[in-house]
Amino acid sequence: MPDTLLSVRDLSVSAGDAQVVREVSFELERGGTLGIVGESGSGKSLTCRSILGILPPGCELGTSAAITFDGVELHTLDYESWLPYRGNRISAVFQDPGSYLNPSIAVGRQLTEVLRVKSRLTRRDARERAVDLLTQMGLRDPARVFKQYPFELSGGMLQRVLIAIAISGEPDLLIADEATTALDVTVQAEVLDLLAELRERIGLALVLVSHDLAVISQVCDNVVVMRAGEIVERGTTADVLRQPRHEYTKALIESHSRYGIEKLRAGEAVRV
Ligand SMILES: Nc1ncnc2c1ncn2[C@@H]1O[C@H](COP(=O)(O)OP(=O)(O)OP(=O)(O)O)[C@@H](O)[C@H]1O
Repeated sequence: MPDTLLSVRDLSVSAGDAQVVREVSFELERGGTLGIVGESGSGKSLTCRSILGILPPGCELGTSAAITFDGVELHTLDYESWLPYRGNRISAVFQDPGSYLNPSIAVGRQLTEVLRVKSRLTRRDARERAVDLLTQMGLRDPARVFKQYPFELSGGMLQRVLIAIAISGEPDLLIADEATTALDVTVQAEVLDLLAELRERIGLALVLVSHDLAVISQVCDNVVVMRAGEIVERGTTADVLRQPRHEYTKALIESHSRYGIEKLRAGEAVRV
């Protein structure tokens, strides 16, 4: 029997009079990978934000929505009760990593502070663990990166620091929402490799959101395709790529043809 970590049932979100997410349902096994793909405005981010309990003001969860994480019905929790989950057992990284870091504090100190709060480590142990985490993120010269300020790091390095912060509390689930979109293609592929490796090594389950099927195909075993707030297609990534049923999915795949569709179907990184 599959060991379900996350179950999303009948998730709807309204923004004023508009239903912007409609009856979205999916499950994710412990250590599994799910891609959410769809064009801009299709409801991917609001789906993720619902799981994290951080819908923007003006947006509301539908009354029949049920989000269950490791047996706990998150949608029934109040703000305080959600805290042990968000940022701890369920963590997230978004686009534009720079905006999530304090520009005037060295990144190592920011990571150390998170570790002290989340893992209750002493300053010295937190520092050691921070350097260790930066090493695990594949950052060369981690001791130097530790002392650097956000403006001194490239986008790819910043995203690695953000991933280090996101996994510092040893979450079961990491949600990466367009986390590699702003990076150039080579760096994007490296960060995706890092996420895939973390999944293998620490058994992290991943929800990876992208408008780009090539990104999803590099990391995710399963995929849901969203359009205008709804899931229009789902399945294993290999099946959906080989035999898309919905016209929209076909069009998405078609748009990749110029980047080498066979590579995409084989689940290889598309590096152009
Ligand atoms: N705070 C908000 N208030 C009102 N409407 C919103 C709000 N946030 C999102 N929406 C609307 O909800 C719909 C889904 O938005 P969402 O951000 O989930 O899409 P997305 O698929 O993640 O797109 P993108 O890839 O551009 O981030 C869009 O039509 C958007 O305009």
